[in-house]
Order: sequence, then structure tokens, then C-alpha cells
Amino acid sequence: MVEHLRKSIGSDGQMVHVEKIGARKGSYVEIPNELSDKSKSALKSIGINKLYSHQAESILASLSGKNVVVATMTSSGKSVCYNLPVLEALSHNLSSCALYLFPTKALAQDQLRALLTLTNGFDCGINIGVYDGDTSQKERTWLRENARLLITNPDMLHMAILPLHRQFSRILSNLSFVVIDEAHAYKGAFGCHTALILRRLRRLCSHVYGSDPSFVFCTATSSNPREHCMELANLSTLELIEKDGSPSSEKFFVLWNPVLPLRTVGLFANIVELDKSEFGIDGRNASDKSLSPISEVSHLFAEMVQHGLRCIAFCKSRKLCELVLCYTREILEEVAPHLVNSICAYRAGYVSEDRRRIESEFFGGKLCGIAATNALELGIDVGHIDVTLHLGFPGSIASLWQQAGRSGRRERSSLAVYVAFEGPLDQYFMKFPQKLFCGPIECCHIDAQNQQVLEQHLVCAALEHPLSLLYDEKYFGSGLSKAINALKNRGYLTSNPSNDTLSKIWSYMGHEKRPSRSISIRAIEAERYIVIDKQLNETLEEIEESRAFFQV
Ligand SMILES: Nc1ncnc2c1ncn2[C@@H]1O[C@H](COP(=O)(O)OP(=O)(O)OP(=O)(O)O)[C@@H](O)[C@H]1O
Repeated sequence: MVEHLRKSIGSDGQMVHVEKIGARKGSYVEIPNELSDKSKSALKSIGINKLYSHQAESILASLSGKNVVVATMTSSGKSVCYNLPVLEALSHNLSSCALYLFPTKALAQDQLRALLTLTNGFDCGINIGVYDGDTSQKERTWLRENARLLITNPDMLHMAILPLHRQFSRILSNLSFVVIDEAHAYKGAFGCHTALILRRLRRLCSHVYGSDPSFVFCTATSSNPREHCMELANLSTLELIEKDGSPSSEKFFVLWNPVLPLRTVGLFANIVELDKSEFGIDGRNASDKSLSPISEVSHLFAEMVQHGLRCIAFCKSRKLCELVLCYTREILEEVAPHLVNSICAYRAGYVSEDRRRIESEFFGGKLCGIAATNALELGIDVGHIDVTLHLGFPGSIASLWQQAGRSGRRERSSLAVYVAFEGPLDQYFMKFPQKLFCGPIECCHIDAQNQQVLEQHLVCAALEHPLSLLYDEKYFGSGLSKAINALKNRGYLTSNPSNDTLSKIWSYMGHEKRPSRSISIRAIEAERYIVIDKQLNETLEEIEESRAFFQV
């Protein structure tokens, strides 16, 4: 395919670099004897007869009570690393419970499916369920009373579980595992909020319910997986498992720099071009379409689909996603009209039923290609992918690898093509490919001491269980005293007057019944708009206020 592309649509010299990433042999080990026969047969029922070395290593570490972070490649069987020790522990101790956190609802559903398949051959009476915004009230009540493995997200933990923790007392008293998959997603503001939510959880477990769960994290490769996860959950020890024992196939990574004869010259022109690429707007008029990176990606996309290769075209924005889909369909209309409906777009904003339908049609083979935003970057299982296309640098090298890792699962060779915009960062990587392939990957950063975020969560924590400097500094850090003072002055906290500062107990006295509701843990914007097709009376998508008026 690489040679074919070089001679056909890449014949103007667009292919500026081809990196061949060699295949890696798997390192297999026998399923450890520490696992019960039930676990062994459950694994065999899903076709796993031997474990990858990192799986065995992490399962044994978890079973011995250690906190573990698994930082191996995409599709390296990370879910076995937490599902096995959890199911093993829960089937030995019949009151033990586990909490799984995923950053998106789609991943939670995906994991529920995988767990149910695994436990099919594992008759251990463990009730498993997803507790999120889509769960009905009836199901929620049932899960609170019966679930031993609850799958949820940080938002639900923050808004619906911790504030009502008494309703979850059975689960929290018996909580032996907290599993955090896709831990690299918890960075920046979202990571900072999640870090404080986890501190609230651990504090309640310890002060109210007498439990001290072990943690299992799975994360994409980064420069600091251990430090990041320790900070995320405020842990003092964490075993890092990063020696990947899974096999991987050969991958060709192509850097593709479109030849743009209309390249504008001068500082002003550069700013205009940068602006276009940043906002994902194809700046040329319709007749120039064939010259743009968007059009190049569309031609590559059409080529892959015509060769029967399953492909994801990653785009930086929702608009680019729709444009790539539109252009690719135009190309296919001319050369292979029967394939026009074998591709579609996938992005945040689509209603969840549409997303589930697209995922299952892609998985089932009805669709052959998807133009997606980073909504498809996290590990939703969409089956085997042969090719990933990347329209512009996704913002971090870690993200580019994560996206490219979506292809080549199950030991088949794969291709990634990174198509550059004219902006300086894309052009830099086109000029210095080794910065991508040999340079360090970024760190994941969170600042759990951020005073503003800390204060917001202390209000919630005080409502959940009164605060004490003496017992809570180990959860909330040295900024606790200052934050408590600030909250007292703003009328959120009150204390018993008698005692000295250290033994004072601080209770919530704010006006809001549920302060967690007014804290947005994902974005600064709370206002969202729903886009409705009035003729069909159909909801098309949800969109943040800041985008709504120019994008719709
Ligand atoms: N020991 C094994 N032997 C063979 N196949 C395995 C083994 N462990 C896992 N697999 C298979 O590998 C595939 C990927 O597994 P899984 O989805 O757990 O990987 P992952 O690392 O969580 O992926 P992602 O990075 O996308 O989240 C699954 O189809 C799974 O059945």
C-alpha cells in the first residue's frame, strides 16, 4: 500500500517520511496457579490460554494487595489485568465489592459487555451494572442494593454517589478495588477535579466505612504513568507494570506533506493560514479543494475503503470530520458509488443511540471507515482496524500514538498516515520526523493542590462528612487550613467554637442542597444547547454554548 500510494496519489512527493516500526514477539506465560479454576476457565472461554507476561505480573501484584498501574501499548490486553484479580477477589469474598471508573459512558458500556462475556463462564453470582446518567431510577435502586461490581464515571461519583453515600454504604463498606481505566484521560482541569473526587472517596471509605480499597490503573504510554496515577489517587505506593508482553505487528507510519502550489507568502499570510488550520476551515474555495490537506486525507480515505481496508480518519474538530466525510463521499460517488454508505462520521455531540449504532455497525463490518474526532481515541472496541489517517497534529505525541494504536490490533500489519496542515507544528514534524519517533512522549500533569478546585470540592466533602484539619490534611494537602478559612469567611463552613484549631470539626452550612451540582468537572461551561431538526423533530446533537452560535 505504501508503494502504491507513493506512485499514485502521492506522486507529487507528499510522502516525506516512512517509518517502519518492526513487529514485536509476544512474551507468554502460563496462567498462574494463584488463579482459581473458575478464572482459568473464564479466560479460556474467551480464547485466552496463556497470559502476556505483563498481565500475569499485574494480576499477581493486585492479588497480593498492591496498588498497580499498567502502562502498556494500545490493545495489549489491559482489561484482563484488572478484571481477573477483581473477579477472583469478589468470588472468594462474597461481600467484597469493586468500583470501575471510565471517563466516558461508551467505554463503560463496552466494558460491561466484555465483563459479561467473561463472567458467562464464571458462575460466581457477582451482580455487575453500569451506574451512570443513562441508568433508570429503578435500575439505580436495584444496583445500590445488589451490585458488587459497579461501573461508573467520575461525574456520577461526584454528583450522585458521594453526596448520597449512605445509600451506597454496603458497597463502600466492602470496597476492595477501585479500577481506573484510561487514566491518561485524567489530566488538566478534568484530572484535577477527578483527583479531588478520589480524595473524597478515599476519605469517606476510611472515616465512615472503614475500608481501604486497592487501586488498579490502566493508562496509555506517557513519560510519568506512576507519578501521575499516584497524584491522581493520592497514593504513597504504586507498582508500575510497563514491560509489554503482548505481540504487536509491523506498522508503517507515513508522514504526508501536501504540496500546496498556492502557498501564501509573508507573515500576514502565515497568520491567516495558521488561523484556518487551527479552526479546521478549508480556506480555499471549492475549485481549490483538491489542493488542501483535507482533500488529501479524503483521497487517502477513499483509497483505503476501495482496497477493503478498515480505516479511521482522525480529525481535530467536528467540522473537519464532517468535511472529510463529505469530500470522501464525493470521491467515492464517482469511482465506487456502492461504497458511499460504507463510511460515516463519529464525534462528540451525536446522540448516544447514534454513536452506539455507528460503533456496532463498524464492529460488525457494515461500515468500513469512520471519520472521527478524538472521541474514538479511547479504547472502545470497534474490531480490527488496518489504517489510521491523522489530519493534522492532534495536540500531543501521546495522543498521536494512541490514535495510531487503534490499528494493527490482533497481530495484523497496519498503516498510519499523518497528513500535515501548513501550521508551524505540523511543518516542524514533517521536517524533523525523528522528533515524533525518537523523542520523549509528554507527561500527564495534574495539580490536586489547585486552590480554586480544592475549595469547590471541600464544600462537597464537608457536606458528605464534616472536615477536620487533624484527619483530613493527609487527603487534601497543606492547603487545607487556608481553604477552610476562606470557606468559613464565605459562609460555607462552620465549626464547633470550643476546641483549638487542630481539633475543630467543620460542617457545611451553605445554601445549596447539593453543591456538587454547580461544579462542572469537565469544562468551564455549564450551558449546553441541543440542536433539533424541527421538520423531523429529531435531536441532532448537543453543543457547548461557546461553539453553538458560530458552529451551528
Ligand atoms: N493473553 C492474551 N492472549 C490472547 N489475546 C488476548 C490476551 N489478552 C487479551 N487478549 C485480546 O486482546 C484484545 C485487546 O484486549 P483489551 O481490549 O483488553 O486491550 P486494551 O489494552 O485494554 O486495549 P485499549 O488500549 O484499546 O484499551 C482483546 O480482543 C482480548 O481478548
